[in-house]
Amino acid sequence: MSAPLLQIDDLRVRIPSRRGEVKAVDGLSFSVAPGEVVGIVGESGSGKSMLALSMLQLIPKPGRITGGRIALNGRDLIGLSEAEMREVRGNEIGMIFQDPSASLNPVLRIGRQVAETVEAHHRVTPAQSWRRSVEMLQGVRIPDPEARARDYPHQYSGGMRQRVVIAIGMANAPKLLIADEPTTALDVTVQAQIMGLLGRMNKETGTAILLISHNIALVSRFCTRVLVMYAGRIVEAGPTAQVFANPEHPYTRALLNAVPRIDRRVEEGLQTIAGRPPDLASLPAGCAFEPRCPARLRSCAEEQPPAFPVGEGRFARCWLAEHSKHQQGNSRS
Ligand SMILES: Nc1ncnc2c1ncn2[C@@H]1O[C@H](COP(=O)(O)OP(=O)(O)OP(=O)(O)O)[C@@H](O)[C@H]1O
Repeated sequence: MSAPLLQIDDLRVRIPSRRGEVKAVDGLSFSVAPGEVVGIVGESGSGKSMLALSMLQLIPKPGRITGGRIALNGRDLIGLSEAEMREVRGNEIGMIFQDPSASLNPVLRIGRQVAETVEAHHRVTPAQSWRRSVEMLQGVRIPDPEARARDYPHQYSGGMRQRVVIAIGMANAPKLLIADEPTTALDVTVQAQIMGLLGRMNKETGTAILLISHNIALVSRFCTRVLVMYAGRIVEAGPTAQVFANPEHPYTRALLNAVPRIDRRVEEGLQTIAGRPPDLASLPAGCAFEPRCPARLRSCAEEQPPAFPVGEGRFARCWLAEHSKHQQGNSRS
């Protein structure tokens, strides 16, 4: 296997609060290979956004990274100066967030906003950056890009604005694109177009994509590998098709059962996972899912489960997985 593009080890993010210190990310490790498309799923509050923001060193104060390593192409981003991080953001790592309107400047022409991203990282003339901008707008399928580059954000639809955000995110051909709920604010048809566009960009440019979403169907269509997050940790990981077809962690199963199904009657409403989400300011000593887990053992409340391998490229942090058939020959890690 090629050297990882992104390697995160034992990352910890803490947010001081009146209730105590919130462990938003709690000893999390994973890697992304060049060109890979990885999904991160989990309920609201599981720490997905804090993880994304920590990679860009944009965690809102008083939150902060208290430990671990975030290596991009072997270089640890933790501890880089703000000037060095500005060079990483938008150049080595592109980003797309949920609300396109919040990412765009309302009083600046669309074309200028794309051009500025190019200018921030390259010595180019205004004519060159404008040309690149029009080229990027064409790439994200903005019709008549030459003319539309002169428009302001309010003259674009929501879907078109998100295409512009993608053009900005991809303008410098980053090696990694972090997309945090990139289609949540859009209607279903536009969602599909945007995901199609991201998929095409991944194939054409080889940019790896980290897609953060609570939308299981989207992740299952788009990502080859999935990381399931609960209480600031990855509780299950592996090839998407296998994890979703045959989940090993009871939380992954609960998450899949909570997916709304077209054939369910509207009155039944959205299924949610029984029990309360964990309080990240006072996590239990054992498995954080234990209080809600339908399959818990007595020991689950006592000790946090390590990551048990449960097949090729898969693991689950669950004591039940300790006895999985894949464990034969493996001792506790
Ligand atoms: N300023 C803050 N003070 C205290 N706790 C916070 C603060 N900001 C976030 N948190 C907590 O940090 C945890 C992680 O939040 P995060 O936004 O990363 O979750 P998420 O999985 O992205 O959720 P969503 O899908 O709703 O965006 C949450 O439990 C949240 O309550």
